[in-house]
Amino acid sequence: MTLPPVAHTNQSAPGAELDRARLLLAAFDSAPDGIIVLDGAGRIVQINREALAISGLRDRKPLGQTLDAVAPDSPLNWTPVQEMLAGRHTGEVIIRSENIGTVFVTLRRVAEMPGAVILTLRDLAVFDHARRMASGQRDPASFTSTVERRLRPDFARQRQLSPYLDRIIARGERALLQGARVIITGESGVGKTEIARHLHSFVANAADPFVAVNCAAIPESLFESELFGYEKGAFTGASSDGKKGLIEAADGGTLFLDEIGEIPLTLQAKLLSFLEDGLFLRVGSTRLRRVNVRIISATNRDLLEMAGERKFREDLYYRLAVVNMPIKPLREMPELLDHLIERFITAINQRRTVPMVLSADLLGRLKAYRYPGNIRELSNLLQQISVLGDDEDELPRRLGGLDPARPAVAPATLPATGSADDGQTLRDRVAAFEMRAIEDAIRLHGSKRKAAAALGVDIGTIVRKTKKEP
Ligand SMILES: Nc1ncnc2c1ncn2[C@@H]1O[C@H](COP(=O)(O)OP(=O)(O)OP(=O)(O)O)[C@@H](O)[C@H]1O
Repeated sequence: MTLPPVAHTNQSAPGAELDRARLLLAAFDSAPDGIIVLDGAGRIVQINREALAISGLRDRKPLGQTLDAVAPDSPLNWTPVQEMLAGRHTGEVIIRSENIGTVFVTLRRVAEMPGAVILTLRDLAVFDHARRMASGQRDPASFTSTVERRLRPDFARQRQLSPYLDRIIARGERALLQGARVIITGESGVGKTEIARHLHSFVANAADPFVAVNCAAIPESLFESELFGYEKGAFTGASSDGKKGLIEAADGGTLFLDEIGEIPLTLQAKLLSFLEDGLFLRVGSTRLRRVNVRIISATNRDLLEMAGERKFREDLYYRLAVVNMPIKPLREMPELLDHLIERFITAINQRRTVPMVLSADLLGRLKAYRYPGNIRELSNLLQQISVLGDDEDELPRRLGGLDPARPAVAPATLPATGSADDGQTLRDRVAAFEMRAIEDAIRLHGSKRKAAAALGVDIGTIVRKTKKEP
């Protein structure tokens, strides 16, 4: 079947041909691989959505430019591909970048068009995820989209910018290499979960599981069976096949126990016993099982103080906290602000039709703000700005909290509408409003649990929503 030549253009064509061309373009854009077409002069004549995302070149508007011209603006290292192009070779090559990961590139020539080249880009992390799903493997890292994957923090850059962060992360890496357990401490939203993921990928193989457990989100009555699993018929309502717990799901990899301070006292003794010898019992079973799991934990509470109040076992604390990684609040690492703002805006612009550009004034206010909700608050604030539009007079008032002297609780009357051309859906706008209300409640009441009670929702809802990626 021959299809009409396709170009990104609005030129009119007789109905059926145009529909067909549009369909082809839609197919091109929805391909799970990135595709870049170069003409005989080496210029980019087509690039699909996935290739724009993988190459990070969306803002650079690469159409009509050569790969050599745009490569320096891309986070990927294009040198091996440029060398293949220069040598007129075809074949495959792997290229990498710290924050995008590993990309498998194929380079093919088009026989009928001398000099024309088709490059395909495959993000191997995405395919690894698909492979796991296909094999029925649980992938609790809950990686939901390629975009989300690419928004993982650029710790290499952040470590260059902040010697403190560099020192603390290096400490955690050394500890895990030596088999010591680490505990990551710091206020909510400083990035403890992201750091745990980074440590996991530093010491583990790509296929090893990373299981994140939010101890605050599991109801006390279910804690033991969730963590250790259960045998068939162990209790009313239990699945007749029994079930593996999160500890078993993490076998061979990392179990990340987030908000460890929230673990019920009754369970602390069982966890302690597991930490001592790696042995545990499923609920309703008498057969001891063993797993090989690396444990990283995190908290925003002072566990030793809790131990003094008999709310946390001191012996458990010392089992978990062989090495401590205290993460400073964002207001004490202002050197990261420019980088984070730029990165979040790039991420937001990947989803917008009209790119968001901040005025110097608003940027100044964002840099002066103290971020009681840390990196999470910065990310959410930028999304709110994206949703609310670029109304310079309205924004600071609407957002209420940009005055550093007044880390205010914003009014519960955020307007639900933004500018009509900001590319945001109703869902985005409602989500931004909701996130603001939750953050304000956490700030006002001092903990997620109290915020949940004040907002009339269960703690699981608050935990899930504050965990949601941008
Ligand atoms: N270093 C970072 N660079 C970029 N984004 C980050 C960084 N750290 C955290 N984030 C983003 O900020 C948000 C909060 O991060 P994270 O969940 O890791 O914080 P946390 O300290 O574990 O919070 P909590 O104590 O509430 O569990 C997430 O959206 C995350 O992707």
